[in-house]
Amino acid sequence: MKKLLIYPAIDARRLTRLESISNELQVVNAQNLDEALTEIKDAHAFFGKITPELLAAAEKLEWVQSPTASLEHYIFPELADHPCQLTNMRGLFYDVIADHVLGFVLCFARNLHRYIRQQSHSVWQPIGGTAGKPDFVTGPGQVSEVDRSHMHLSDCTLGVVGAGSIGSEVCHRAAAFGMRVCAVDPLIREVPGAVDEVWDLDRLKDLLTISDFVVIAAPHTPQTEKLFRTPQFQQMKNSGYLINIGRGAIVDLQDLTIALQKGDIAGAGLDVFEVEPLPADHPLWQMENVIITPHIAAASTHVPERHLETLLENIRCFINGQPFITLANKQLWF
Ligand SMILES: NC(=O)C1=CN([C@@H]2O[C@H](COP(=O)(O)OP(=O)(O)OC[C@H]3O[C@@H](n4cnc5c(N)ncnc54)[C@H](O)[C@@H]3O)[C@@H](O)[C@H]2O)C=CC1
Ligand SMILES: O=C(O)C(=O)CO
Repeated sequence: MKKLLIYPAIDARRLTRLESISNELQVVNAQNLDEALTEIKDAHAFFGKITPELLAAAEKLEWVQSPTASLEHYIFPELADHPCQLTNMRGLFYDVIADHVLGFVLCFARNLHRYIRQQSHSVWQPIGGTAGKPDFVTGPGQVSEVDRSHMHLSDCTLGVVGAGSIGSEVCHRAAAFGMRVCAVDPLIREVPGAVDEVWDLDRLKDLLTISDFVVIAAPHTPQTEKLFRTPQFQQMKNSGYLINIGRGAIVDLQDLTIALQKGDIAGAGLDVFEVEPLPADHPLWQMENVIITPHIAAASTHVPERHLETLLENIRCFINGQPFITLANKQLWF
């Protein structure tokens, strides 16, 4: 018999699903910290928010399940050093966040974000053209400034930093739009059907140099913290766009702001920020070439059920002595 402690407590519907997995599992849904501190003593597994205090009281702990995909706010030195296994909630958001990324890409390519701003003031003005004039009609064989101001996706390259579950789905969607796709990742070597050869991290500069859209889909780890600073923006095309749906800490917010002000890059689509919420007086809010969403790229009616399924599947693996489906590396934080 294995004992799973849950803290903070979950609702009755989810608890029933957990309890029905196996009669080899005793589930304790702790209602308060005192109860959790008592119950963790002989618990074999833990789901929820573990703390140094709870971990110190545990005598039999073999497995901890984090309720989030990212571990930067979850991991602490005693947990990293503890012999228990750690699993996270990665892999639940692949399609919805990839859709969000392609939403940014389409806006930038077709200037939709600018037209939405114009629409709110009833302004008819082709981007690159003159107010009120349909001056993109320049005759056969002639390319106008309006034509040049709207990107043709099949001419573009999209580069993904972190080709995991979200990143690889972004690669597939970009390829389906006819884009050339490249990616860097420390572990993944290919995205079948989209990227034949995923590069190692030492080729980040190559990716930045050739990409029209650079998409960050990596976790916040000691290695990725402030990975994007002024030199990286300067390596990007002046016409290139940065899209960050990974973690805010990967991009130095001040350097990004300066890069946008100086025109080192053309724009940014951002769901995550070094400081959240982004302060109301931050210059990014006023920039026409920046699209801001408030850390909602994962919002979806499907994600809560996938959360529960991942937890249930990892519990089954634990009881049956099989490898977890979302085992994390406690030193690398992902
Ligand atoms: N915007 C949002 O609401 C959400 C953001 N996220 C973020 O997205 C991240 C990725 O999520 P998943 O794709 O599900 O995880 P995943 O674990 O499937 O993929 C992450 C990938 O990043 C790679 N990676 C690790 N270090 C790297 C580095 N230094 N440079 C480049 N790549 C590196 C890993 O090898 C892995 O392939 C999460 O860690 C989380 O921080 C996750 C969910 C929601
Ligand atoms: O699980 C995570 O890391 C998230 O960002 C959820 O939005």
